[in-house]
Amino acid sequence: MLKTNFLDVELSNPLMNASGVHCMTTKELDELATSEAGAFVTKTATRDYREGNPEPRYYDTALGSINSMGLPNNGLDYYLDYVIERQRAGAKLQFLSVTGMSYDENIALLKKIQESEYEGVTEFNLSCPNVPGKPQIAYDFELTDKLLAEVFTFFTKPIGVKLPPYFDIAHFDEMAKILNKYPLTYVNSVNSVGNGLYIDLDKEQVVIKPKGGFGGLGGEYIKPTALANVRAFRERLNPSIKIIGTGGVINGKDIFEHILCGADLVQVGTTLHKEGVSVFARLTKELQEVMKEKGYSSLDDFRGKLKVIE
Ligand SMILES: O=C1NC(=O)NC(C(=O)O)N1
Repeated sequence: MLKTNFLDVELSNPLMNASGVHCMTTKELDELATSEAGAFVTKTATRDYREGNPEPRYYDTALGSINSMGLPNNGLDYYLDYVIERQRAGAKLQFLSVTGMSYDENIALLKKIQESEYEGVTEFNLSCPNVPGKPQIAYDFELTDKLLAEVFTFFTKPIGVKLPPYFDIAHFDEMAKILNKYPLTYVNSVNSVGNGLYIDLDKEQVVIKPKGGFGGLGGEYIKPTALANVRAFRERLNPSIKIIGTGGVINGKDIFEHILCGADLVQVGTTLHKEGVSVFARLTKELQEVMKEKGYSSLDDFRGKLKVIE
């Protein structure tokens, strides 16, 4: 009922974690790999190990979460070794998330992956909002175009881009025009809604330490933005470019809505952080219930079929 085909690999369902949540260590990744999730993605890896921002840097709220992690990770080799080892053991579809701290590091990381025996998918994170002094790459259209042009002079393996949310139709148009030039496997919309501010009223204080309390928002706050980005890119991108929908998934209905907007896979971040990997069993059950109520027997029956008011 929830079977999904991605890069000719059949997944039991369209769900996976959002990069950054429950995917920092091999222990967490093993828990994802043995959970109900259809697939998993690693924490965004940079070339070298990163401590990340000072704590507290993550905070769950009633309606979602705010984070300014600052790309803490164990370095590319740690995650590359993990996915290659699982690939040798027969793993079919894996997602490795990467980003560089500079233009040259981005190129060097992807060259290393290209030259490695890893055959899985690379998620190129162009949207971390939390490294002080580092703007989100995908808000710079010219830089994104230049970077992708160079990447595709040597990168031939499956690759997708993780995008920040856009809020202007002209930006959807401009970004889609750039993305359609490249043989991307997919676009993942959205990363956290950058630089929000959450206040502890009793203490009259912010709740995370980095950047004076500014951090990326996840959870219920961002579902309408996430759905709009999934829909906008589905309407504009070549059908050959798949869409992964991320943002605001609390229950099965939210997943249904992401797929109705055109998502091929759906990632869960904040709710996974709050609930643990058992969330995938709950969400798959709830999605099946929604589909049954509406008389659908497969995801293809309704994917991308959001109606407008004529
Ligand atoms: O791309 C990212 N998005 C986030 O919301 N947080 C992390 C981070 O800060 O590492 N990275």
